[in-house]
Amino acid sequence: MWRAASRLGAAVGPGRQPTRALAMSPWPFSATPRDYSVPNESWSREMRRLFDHYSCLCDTEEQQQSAGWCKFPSYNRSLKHAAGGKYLSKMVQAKARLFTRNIEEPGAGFEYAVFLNKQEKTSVTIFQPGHLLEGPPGHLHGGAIATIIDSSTGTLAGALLGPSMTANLNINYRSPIPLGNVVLIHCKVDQTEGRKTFMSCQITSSDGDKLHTEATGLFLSINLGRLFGA
Ligand SMILES: CCCCCCCCCC(=O)SCCNC(=O)CCNC(=O)[C@H](O)C(C)(C)COP(=O)(O)OP(=O)(O)OC[C@H]1O[C@@H](n2cnc3c(N)ncnc32)[C@H](O)[C@@H]1OP(=O)(O)O
Repeated sequence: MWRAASRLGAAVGPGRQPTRALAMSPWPFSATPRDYSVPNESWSREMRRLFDHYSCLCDTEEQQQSAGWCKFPSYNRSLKHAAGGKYLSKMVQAKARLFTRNIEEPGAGFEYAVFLNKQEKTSVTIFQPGHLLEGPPGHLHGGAIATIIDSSTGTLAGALLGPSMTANLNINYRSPIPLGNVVLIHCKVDQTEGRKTFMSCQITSSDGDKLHTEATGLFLSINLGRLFGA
């Protein structure tokens, strides 16, 4: 027992408190929400390759400073991005879930991760659409495409502007997206005028050769109080 504790690096022995062991034991309740945008068993090799590729761009402090990329975590409620959000989310509509994160089965719904480049005001979402998102046989539903576009542009807008809402979204569906195929969603800020931010977005195949969808959107920064009736 004593030896086992020693191996763990604990300062224990007769008359001594296992201080290191106590310091190491994790508090059972974490204030950090679960990040859903990390690899799971449903991710294809291509999805993992792209995740590794973009993660490498934001791996180190130096690279972040030079390249400006970072992975934006994805929780199951947007509220959890606020300070103390994990606790707030138990008080405000406790059963509510982010639309893109409400399918529990890995790989069945929206599998995605968003990488942001705040300096360049751009983002890339890597997205693997699951079988519960079907529209035309074997292909992604247009509403699901709108959803992932809204979430991707909305994440970039939120990261740059703070609280904001989609005022307008225009989508041109150019070619269908097969379920399970990994696609890239490139978003950028075109223009900012006061509270208005105009964005554009393209969905392509993961090798960039095929254009699936093009979209533009308008986001307006808002006072969060308005959402809560202030
Ligand atoms: C971090 C977690 C990641 C999660 C990402 C998820 C992102 C999801 C984002 C969403 O889906 S948000 C939900 C869908 N959006 C809504 O439900 C928004 C509903 N609409 C509103 O609440 C209000 O209309 C809105 C906040 C968008 C604007 O109301 P305001 O009272 O703040 O603005 P106002 O109507 O005074 O307009 C301000 C300016 O914007 C212009 N504008 C407003 N709506 C517009 C519109 N639809 N098209 C073009 N311009 C528009 C308006 O003309 C005006 O221009 P000017 O200043 O030049 O006069």
